Amino acid sequence: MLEIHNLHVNFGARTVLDNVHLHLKQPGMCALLGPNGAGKTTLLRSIMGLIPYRGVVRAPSQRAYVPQMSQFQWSYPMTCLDVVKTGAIRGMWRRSKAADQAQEALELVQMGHLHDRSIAALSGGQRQRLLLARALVDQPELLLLDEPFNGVDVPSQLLIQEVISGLEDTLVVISTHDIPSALATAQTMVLLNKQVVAQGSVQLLQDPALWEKGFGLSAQSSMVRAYVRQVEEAA
Ligand SMILES: Nc1ncnc2c1ncn2[C@@H]1O[C@H](COP(=O)(O)OP(=O)(O)OP(=O)(O)O)[C@@H](O)[C@H]1O
Repeated sequence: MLEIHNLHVNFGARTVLDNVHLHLKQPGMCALLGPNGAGKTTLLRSIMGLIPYRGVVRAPSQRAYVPQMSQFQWSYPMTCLDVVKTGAIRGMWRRSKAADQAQEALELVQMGHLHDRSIAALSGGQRQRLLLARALVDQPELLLLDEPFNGVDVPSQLLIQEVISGLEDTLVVISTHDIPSALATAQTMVLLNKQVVAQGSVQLLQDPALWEKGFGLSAQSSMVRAYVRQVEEAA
């Protein structure tokens, strides 16, 4: 479903992604983990074709990207329904169809009653759910989420986890620093630090040496021990 070979991204003289290889063959949840500046957002934006890269990216044409909440322009004078309709590319040829699809997507994230609410008036959790609805309106085969749990309260986090876990035919790639949410949603873990440091099941994260390699954290540190304990409890 998603195949990446020899992917390189440079910003000026700086190499941000260096020979990334990744192959995700079937629908399911994949968590993309890595320290600040590891290139997670850059990888997602490369897959969407939003930035220039060298290498090969094979991804379904029906794909959607949810940017970090802070990257969206919340001061636009738009309603929730307007924003979600902008995701209904396939329904654009019939306006009424786009509106119906958008309303359904809003209901999926429990925001159907807020369809005519100005987006400037939404809370953080509602904003993240709105961006998810906009991405889901066209039923993508590949859904890329950039830090969807950031700045979101626990009920909204759980709702987002529930909605994406219900997408049976979709490959969902979630960039996150939120280890408990990653453990709760994803079956596949990818550790990125300019390159794919490791890829595997949740149990992968039980190896303290990987935290050292992937995050630059000492395997002996209390933080790594706490992470490993969380993974063991979830496994
Ligand atoms: N448009 C750009 N121009 C120049 N440098 C950039 C650009 N976008 C990203 N970078 C740099 O590329 C590196 C990787 O950034 P990226 O946002 O992909 O990392 P990340 O893993 O998503 O980080 P975080 O977890 O902090 O969000 C960073 O050092 C960042 O400063």
